[in-house]
Amino acid sequence: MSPAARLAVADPRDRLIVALDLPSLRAAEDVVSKLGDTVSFYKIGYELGFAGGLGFARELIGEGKKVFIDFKLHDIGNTVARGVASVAGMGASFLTVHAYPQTMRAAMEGKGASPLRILAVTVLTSYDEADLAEAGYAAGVDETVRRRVEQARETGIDGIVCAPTDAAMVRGVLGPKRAIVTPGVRPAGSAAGDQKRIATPAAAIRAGADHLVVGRPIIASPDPAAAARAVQAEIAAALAAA
Ligand SMILES: O=c1ccn([C@@H]2O[C@H](COP(=O)(O)O)[C@@H](O)[C@H]2O)c(=O)[nH]1
Repeated sequence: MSPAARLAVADPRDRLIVALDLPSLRAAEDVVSKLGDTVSFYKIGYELGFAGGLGFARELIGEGKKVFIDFKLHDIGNTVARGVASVAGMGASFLTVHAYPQTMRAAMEGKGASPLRILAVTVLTSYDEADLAEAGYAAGVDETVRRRVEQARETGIDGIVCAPTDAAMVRGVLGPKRAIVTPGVRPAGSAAGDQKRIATPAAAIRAGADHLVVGRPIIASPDPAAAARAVQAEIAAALAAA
């Protein structure tokens, strides 16, 4: 299967998801206001989520934006299923869980008939071989990602979060109908920070990613809207060439 096989996305802006990793509602409102209509999809994780960000997520949804809740759930099945049901009730579009079979099954049960899509996180993009070994895993990154995607596929999961460097392999295992979402995306010349398995927006798209998550290269830019437009232009060019 060609790695370029990917889901149709009605609004091309939805290919870019901006991570609102910011310490306060005021900071998030400022970035969202600077991004305006350029960005249609936002990700809310621990930092903003624990600083009032869930109410802000509801506001964004009310204004017609899409929201990805990135809390990477992992708990006993009952707790995961009930937590997922609450997120489904918010009207969020994406929610992450860790790619453990029991957790993924519980999440898929918890979302019920809602349009919320459950994404399974395989191996964090800040991990390399040494980090996995330090955490006690005998298998390396490729083998661990592959195994988790196989298990995720068996649970009927809606999509996968993986590094852009894993996306072609993941697409081959997952098939064309489920979403691949890649953080660890860095426009040429931008700092990697703590990310270890990274690629440019064009390379991520060529590898088969459907949605790209970009945080610091946009939210820390002096002109976030220009930075977002540059990523969107790179995505569009890569899609046109695929
Ligand atoms: O494997 C993963 C899973 C999630 N993330 C999240 O994506 C963004 C990336 O932000 P950058 O500033 O562009 O590095 C961040 O919110 C992470 O929590 C990830 O990076 N890797």
